[in-house]
Amino acid sequence: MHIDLVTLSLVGALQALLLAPLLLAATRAYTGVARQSLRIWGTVLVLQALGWALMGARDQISGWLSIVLANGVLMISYAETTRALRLLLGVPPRRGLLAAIGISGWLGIVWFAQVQPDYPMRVYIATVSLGGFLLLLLWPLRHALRPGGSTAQRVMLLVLLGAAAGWFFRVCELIFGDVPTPGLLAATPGNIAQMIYSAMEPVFASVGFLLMYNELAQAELRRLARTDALTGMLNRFALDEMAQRLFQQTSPHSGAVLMIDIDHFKTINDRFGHAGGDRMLAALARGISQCLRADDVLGRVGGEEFLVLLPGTGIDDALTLAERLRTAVSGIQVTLDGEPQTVTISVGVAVRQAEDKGPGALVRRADRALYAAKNAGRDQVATLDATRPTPTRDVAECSG
Ligand SMILES: Nc1nc2c(ncn2[C@@H]2O[C@H](COP(=O)(O)OP(=O)(O)OP(=O)(O)O)[C@@H](O)[C@H]2O)c(=O)[nH]1
Repeated sequence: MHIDLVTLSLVGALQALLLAPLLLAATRAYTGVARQSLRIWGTVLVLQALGWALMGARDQISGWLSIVLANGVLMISYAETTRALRLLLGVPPRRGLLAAIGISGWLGIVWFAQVQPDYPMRVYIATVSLGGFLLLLLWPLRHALRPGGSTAQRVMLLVLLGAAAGWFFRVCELIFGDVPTPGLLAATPGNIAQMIYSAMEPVFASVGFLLMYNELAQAELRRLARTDALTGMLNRFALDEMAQRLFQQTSPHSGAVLMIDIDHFKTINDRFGHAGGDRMLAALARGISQCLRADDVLGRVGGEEFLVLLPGTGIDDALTLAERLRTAVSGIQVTLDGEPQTVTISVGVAVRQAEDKGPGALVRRADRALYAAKNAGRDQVATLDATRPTPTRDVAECSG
């Protein structure tokens, strides 16, 4: 079978050239880092098209164009691919290091093209530079190999390892092959394998990019679906999920919930408008969270009501924490229309009982206790559960 490497390189170049505008148009609506990263990738495709077209025309054009310019363009494209992927992975792009690898590799290639012509040396130098870029990608991508790691990142890892294998094969051929210096366009197995892979790589890598973007977008959507937009805390949906999980995972003999409601919040809204009320709500959420341990869970169940899940906590410690929250909240001042304002809260406390079938029973008792606190005059803590000595948890001090 005769494989024409010039045609192969031109097909690869054409493919990359056509893919670039399609990809950029299809991802126009993307935002943030994903947009920046895909824009760089679009440019990379154009650079690769140019680089491979110049390489493919080696027998028709001067060495300056087909070696010096082509390798310069390809080095920029490899450095930019690394930058785009590192951006998408959320790690620092290391532009200085990328530039150092690219420029030193290119200067080496120019030296062994123009000053002391040596084709194998050029391949070795290009391989070392690519190895540098590859390490900067493989290191952050190593997390994908863990159980449950990102599928999109694994796809990208395969694409990169495929490129590395192509270069490795070519270097081995140069070192151990029969033909002393086969040249770029000689149809040797190493050259053919690498050229076929290079022609297909724009498509594989673009799919990898889009899959990675898709995973990021889905994670962001999941986060938004679980977050209360005003306070940044968990919303009701996420709280229900967490309560269910904690109920199943923790001991049936400990665990408490606090239902917190701001007293007379309507008066804040009436005096300062909804925007003023919103600022107060956000400040209180921050204040409450500063009194909690890392494994306590705070969320807004709606309106001016918050729920706190306290794993591994008994009734006495839950009451102590509730009291601490009540005192902390009454000390939070929010300036509305130039006047410092404070509010108070009522807190209903419930602790897990052996007969509770699910977290709902616990939350309903906390809710009833909250109404008891409201009926008893507000600005207080109440519980319907019998207090009993429990192992003392380390109730966090408020840090704000
Ligand atoms: N600013 C703001 N206000 C909200 C939000 N959700 C609910 N509210 C307001 O919270 C107030 C709740 O009023 P009520 O249920 O009468 O309770 P309250 O005035 O706090 O009185 P008590 O709970 O009985 O002490 C209403 O004015 C709602 O409009 C919100 O997201 N932002």
